[in-house]
Amino acid sequence: MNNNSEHSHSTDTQSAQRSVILTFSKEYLKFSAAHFTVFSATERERLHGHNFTVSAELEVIVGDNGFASNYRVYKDELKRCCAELDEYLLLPGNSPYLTVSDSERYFYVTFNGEEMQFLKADTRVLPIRNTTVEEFSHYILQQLLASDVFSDGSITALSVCVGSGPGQEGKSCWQRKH
Ligand SMILES: Nc1nc2c(c(=O)[nH]1)N=C([C@H](O)[C@H](O)COP(=O)(O)OP(=O)(O)OP(=O)(O)O)CN2
Repeated sequence: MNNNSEHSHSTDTQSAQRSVILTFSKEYLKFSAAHFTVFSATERERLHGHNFTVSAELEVIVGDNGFASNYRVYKDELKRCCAELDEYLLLPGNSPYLTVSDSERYFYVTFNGEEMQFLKADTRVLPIRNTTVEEFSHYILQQLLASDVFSDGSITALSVCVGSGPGQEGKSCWQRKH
């Protein structure tokens, strides 16, 4: 191999931006929550709970030293998102079929002519349309994208999966626009 090709080869290796997909599916990335899925204007599930699992994939550009960022910062942000949802009753604030009002101590939920009352101390109303894996995964994705940690320009794609039980999850994805 002549010097030029070696040089061009090494230059190509050094200058070509390489991306890697980092995945996080740690046992501690979960939140235990009560919820009920609203299926239509008149049908819903009974109130119940799950240990929802959270996992994430992010595509990052690898720096010249073969390193993106210390992925501890990504995991810490994911853990923070889980902790904010952990051990609450979660309600959808943007449901087309369910309304939420409140007093000093309670949330009042109206659905299909019935009213439920929940202590505010036990409850979080999220800006989502339903308490489904679809909406939870999108909500956490938006939380991550709004955080300083994930505003790093080296991240070119991000996806978040939320599972409500073994073998079933919803995945929301984001891709940086070129
Ligand atoms: N599209 C969606 N459909 C349903 C969701 C959801 O998040 N998105 N969620 C539910 C339930 O709230 C629950 O999370 C899962 O219900 P179920 O199907 O009963 O699942 P199990 O965990 O009991 O699993 P099995 O298959 O029954 O073992 C319903 N629908």
